[in-house]
Amino acid sequence: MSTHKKTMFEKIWEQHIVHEEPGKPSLLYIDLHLIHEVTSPQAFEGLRLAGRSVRRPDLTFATMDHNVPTQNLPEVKDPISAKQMSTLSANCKEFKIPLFDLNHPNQGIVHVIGPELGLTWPGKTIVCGDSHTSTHGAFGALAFGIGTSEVEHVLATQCLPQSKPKTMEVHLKGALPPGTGAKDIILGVIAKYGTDFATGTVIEYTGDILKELSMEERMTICNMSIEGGARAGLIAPDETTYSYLKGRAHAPKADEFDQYVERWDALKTDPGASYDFRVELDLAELEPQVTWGTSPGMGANISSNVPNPADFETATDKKTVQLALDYMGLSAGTRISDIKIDRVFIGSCTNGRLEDLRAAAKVVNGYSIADHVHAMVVPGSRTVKAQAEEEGLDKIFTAAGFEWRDAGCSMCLAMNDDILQPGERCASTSNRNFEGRQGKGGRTHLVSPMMAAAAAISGHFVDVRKWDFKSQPSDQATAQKEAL
Ligand SMILES: CC(C)[C@H](C(=O)O)[C@@H](O)C(=O)O
Ligand code: SF4
Repeated sequence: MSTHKKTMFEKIWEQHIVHEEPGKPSLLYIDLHLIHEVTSPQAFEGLRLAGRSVRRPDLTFATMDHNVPTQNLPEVKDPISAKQMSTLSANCKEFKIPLFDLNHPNQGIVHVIGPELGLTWPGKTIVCGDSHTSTHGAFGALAFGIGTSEVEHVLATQCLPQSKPKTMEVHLKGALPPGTGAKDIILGVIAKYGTDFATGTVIEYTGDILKELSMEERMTICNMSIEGGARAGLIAPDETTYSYLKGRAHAPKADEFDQYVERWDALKTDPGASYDFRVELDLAELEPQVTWGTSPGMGANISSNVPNPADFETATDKKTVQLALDYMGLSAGTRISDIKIDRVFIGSCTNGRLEDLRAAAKVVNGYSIADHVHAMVVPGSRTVKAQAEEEGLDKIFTAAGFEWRDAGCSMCLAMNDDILQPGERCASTSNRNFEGRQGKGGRTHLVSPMMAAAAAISGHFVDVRKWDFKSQPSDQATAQKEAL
């Protein structure tokens, strides 16, 4: 018997090898293929030209997200957006693929609805023509983004040739300080190690803190693995994973669930198994994070200042930082908490889930947004929207002056009507702050939902560790109960 100790990644990888030849990529079986309107049209066109069908339409699910207008539905003014969505509809109809379109109650961002519908399981291989497919790794699934030609390959064969990536352990040491959360963890990791520290690897996050994190928080972390260069991010499944999944529409049925749990438990990395690389973040030092530059790695603590290019070592770094500050309209030495913002975007596949909206609403409750700020909340899916409305979160946001929108990628990227104007500065819960990402000339600061909410109210970034929370409706109910 082999004594080789295996990581979770190796186990999932081995279970999915369909064919292997020395010196060649392995052919992997794909358990779940998610598609959206942006990266699928050419893939379907390729299938048609080759006269092929979709091998497993039952393992393929489509949604509309990137181009979706988030208000005044069902009207789609932009002709390119309308075309992409009608093309997806026609393709799904022709190839018999289930589609969550603008009329469907389950429509939403692809990485929000997969888990929500119970399609994302531990141990699955999951692909999508979208880099943030890494989100699904929060369940212990090997999930990665693929290109359009690969989308075509998976549609046609349900398999994908892949070279075996190396593994990286990202160890999260200690406990989360008050006022910090999952978004600060991943922004903190990338600020510390850069946007290429994990290039081409599959990350596994480890550390006791993970047990305490909800699935939503785990998804936020895995989502941004790609911003550190990784192909995928993994978190070992546990009771939190299983209870999230149980009972969802596409989860294993109740009578089979325990058998699956046994299999999923066995996927965990063997004690003593080794990774190719390892980095560590000491959470004791973690503060609420705000990015100041034009890459997710240009991040800083809320208590710090905008860096000075002169303090960087190499000429290249000095230049890169100066260019970023020029684009961002920031001067070295400015306190991060003095940076004034014009816009706030709460949403995206990083932070557009119910728990994110709850965290933001808790900050917002009882306040109004600053006069000069234009703020919006865009739920990641229609389900999230409906649940949030059931809890009255929409009322908290609208009473404070936020716009309450329909589900989609929205201002995460400038592919729909929600865009920044040149020079506008935005506190955004999304995952990318590249030049022009939210609109030409727009300036993006990546932050947590709490920070975005607090910035909307204050008009600038603030130390959310000191936020004065007004009492919550639920707190009041508890206080009344306790008084009786
Ligand atoms: C449009 C799509 C291909 C893209 C991605 O792959 O990530 C988008 O979702 C993004 O976040 O930039
Ligand atoms: S929300 Fe943003 S990051 Fe996520 S899939 Fe949409 S565009 Fe990409």
